[in-house]
Formats: sequence, C-alpha cells, structure tokens
Amino acid sequence: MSPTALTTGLFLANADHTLLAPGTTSAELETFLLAARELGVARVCISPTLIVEAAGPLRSSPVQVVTVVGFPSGVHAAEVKAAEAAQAVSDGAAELDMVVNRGLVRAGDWAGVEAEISAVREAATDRVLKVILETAALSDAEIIGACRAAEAAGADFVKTSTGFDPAGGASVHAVRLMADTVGGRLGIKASGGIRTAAAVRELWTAGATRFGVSGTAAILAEWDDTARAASNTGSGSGSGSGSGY
Ligand SMILES: O=C[C@H](O)COP(=O)(O)O
Repeated sequence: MSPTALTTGLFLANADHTLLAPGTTSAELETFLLAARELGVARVCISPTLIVEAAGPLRSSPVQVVTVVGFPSGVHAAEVKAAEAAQAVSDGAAELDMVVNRGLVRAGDWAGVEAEISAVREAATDRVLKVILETAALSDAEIIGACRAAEAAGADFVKTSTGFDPAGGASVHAVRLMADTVGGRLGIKASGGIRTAAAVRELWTAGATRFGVSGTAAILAEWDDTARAASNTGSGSGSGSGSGY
C-alpha cells in the first residue's frame, strides 16, 4: 500500500523538532522554542533538564514537549530510566523517547529488554512512549527482536536513532524493517541525520510515521508540495496515518 502524500502540513504534524545538544544555554533554548512556534511544528524534543524552562516560551502555543530518557547511551539501570521518566512526566513532558540498553539487545536478552521498557512504561502510563533502538549499530535480527520487545512492553513507537552514535542515523532499510515488524500497531520514528525533504519523503514511503529532525527549518525551506506525487510512487509499507501511529 502506498502511503498518503506527505504535504507540508502532514510533515509538521509528524515532526519532533529537536534540540538535544549537551551544553544548550537558556538563550539558545528560547531561540529554538520561538523558532519552533514560527515553523508550526507539533512538538519539540529537548533534554529533560530543560522541560520546565520550556514552559515559558511555549505558553499559549499548541507545541508539545518530547524529552529523552537514558539518553544517549541507554546503559542506565531500568530503575534509573523509570525515575527519569517519572520526573519528566511531573515536569510536563507529553512524550518520552527512551534509549534501549543495546547490550541487552545484542545479547538477545529479550526478557531483559522488555523489562526495562515496561519499567519506563509503568512510570509514564499516560504519555506516548518511544523506544530508540540505535538501528545503525544493530543487525536486522536484533532490530526485529527489539521491535517485538517494545511492542510486548506496551511502547507506542520504535525509533531508529539518537543522532549521537558514530554508527549513524536513520536508514530506509531500518525503517522498512521496523515497519514490516510492528508497523500499523506501533509508530515508526525516523531520526538522526535527516537533512533534506527528499530524505524525509523516502523514509515516509518506507514506513516512517514520525520524524526527529534538528534541521527542520532547512528541510521546510526546500519543501515542495508539488513533489508529493513522487512520494506516492513508492512501494513501502508506510501506513500514512497522519499524526497518529
Ligand atoms: O532524536 C533526534 C535526533 O537527535 C535528531 O538528529 P539530527 O540532529 O541528526 O537531526
């Protein structure tokens, strides 16, 4: 099934405009948030210690806050990730992007992977939960296993990448594999190294339903809705489900 054409509006509704650089100052955060309002993105993804501070610049705007848990390595104890998630909920995050413990994934310890995702799920029962797999550092079998564990633990999305790992970011191959495994039941967030409108369209066609992008302004600057016919010719498994999963 071909996905719905990805218009500017649909992209904005499914974009998590991202600023996760360590060392971000209050002034940089405010500039970023005001730009996010101008761009019209549905959400911003920021570091957990900045959530409370973001409330001021986002006041009276529909922009929601996404934050990260166990970021970027994922090698935190499940209890620590759960506590971090609980704090983020209390601070006002609408969505949580947790980094999975990649060592557990590579060891094939699916019960362990499911247990740590479940711990975060229980700490944030009414928030959208995404599980970052760092797909560029995993084999296909590991990606499939991690997607299944995320689904079993009650996650809402699986997400390709932190954007900070030397192994790389989102790929069409990984997104297609994730979509083939849990697409239609879980959302698929592509993130890390997505710099062009063409890349966004390609990932959408492969099955991505959400985009984590720091270069949102540059992507929008070159966006051309008349190119949407081209995005409809792919044979990916994307659900094209708008702002849902
Ligand atoms: O989670 C989102 C990523 O950190 C964004 O990566 P990027 O800066 O390469 O767009």
